[in-house]
Amino acid sequence: MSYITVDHVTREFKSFKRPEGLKKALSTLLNRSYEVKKAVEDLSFSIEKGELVGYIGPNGAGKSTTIKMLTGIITPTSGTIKTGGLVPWENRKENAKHIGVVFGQRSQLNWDLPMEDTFELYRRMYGTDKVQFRKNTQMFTELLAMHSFLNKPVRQLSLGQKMRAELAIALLHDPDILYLDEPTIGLDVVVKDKIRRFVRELNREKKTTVILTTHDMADIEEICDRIIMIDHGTLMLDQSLASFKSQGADQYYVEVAFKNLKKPLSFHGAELMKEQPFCHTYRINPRLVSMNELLSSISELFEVTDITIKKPEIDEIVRKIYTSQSGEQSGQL
Ligand SMILES: Nc1ncnc2c1ncn2[C@@H]1O[C@H](COP(=O)(O)OP(=O)(O)OP(=O)(O)O)[C@@H](O)[C@H]1O
Repeated sequence: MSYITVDHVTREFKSFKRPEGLKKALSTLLNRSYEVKKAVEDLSFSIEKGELVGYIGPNGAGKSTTIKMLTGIITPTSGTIKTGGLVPWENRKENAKHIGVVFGQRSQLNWDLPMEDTFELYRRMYGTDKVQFRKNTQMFTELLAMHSFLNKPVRQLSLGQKMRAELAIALLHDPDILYLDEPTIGLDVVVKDKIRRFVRELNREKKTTVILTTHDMADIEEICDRIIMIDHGTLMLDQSLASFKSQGADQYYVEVAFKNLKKPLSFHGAELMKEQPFCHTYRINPRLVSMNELLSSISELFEVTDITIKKPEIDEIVRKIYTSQSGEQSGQL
């Protein structure tokens, strides 16, 4: 049996239907009508202990609703969920001991206390063993480079410092599962990198199962081994990061910087995607154009100063899937 199972889960929200126009709005004060929205619909997946899973989807896809059900904050309308053998909303207290949660946009920190006091507060709240607590605070302080701000009140910390502190707090009691919701939002590249490395190290050291929700595909690329994608509350895709990335293997990009050109490349399998002064980017289909053919055409048509060959980024594969589902045009660089 898998460590986390989501089995045919649907979650509906009932919300007040507000008609347009003042007169109609006033009339509904007496006679309210509601509409039912399925935020998650017949969703099933399972996750093994120690997996690093990216849970992605466009805005409004149902990600937060799923995380809220997994953490026991809300209950499904139908279907079942089990995490580590527990039904999260039935065993909320017991479940809380097994999970750590970090919401990038919400804080668990007390703004007047320094971090070291907040650590102690959480130790007492979870009843964490003192030896384990000391080991964890040392390890997290080291890995997240928190020495310099442990004794400052939280209100004086920068966004990046606060986020590192949030992570440490969520993990002090050694949870089996870590839920991360947009953990790197608004952070600079150095702090993002620290956090991503930390999560991987944590998983390696403690086999923590990680479920990460993010719109930043670099988070996915650097933290996760598997991607689950949902849209309109239903499962769209569930595969390893490696096979997800191989979806882009049927094309690559070549960026040609030049001093002069006779005319742009124009043959089947080479599409001009971006035209800048002295730089063109083409999308190449390797089944239609061989590398030899490509390079000889480029050297014939361009006075080249530089050539760069790029594989599609994971962002681009995701964008392609999102836009093909919403019927919009894709493929812009
Ligand atoms: N409490 C609620 N009441 C009514 N509708 C809700 C409620 N919570 C979520 N929804 C609706 O359910 C759908 C899924 O929302 P959810 O927040 O789970 O999406 P999300 O994938 O997390 O989106 P985002 O990436 O924008 O955070 C949306 O259409 C949202 O408006």
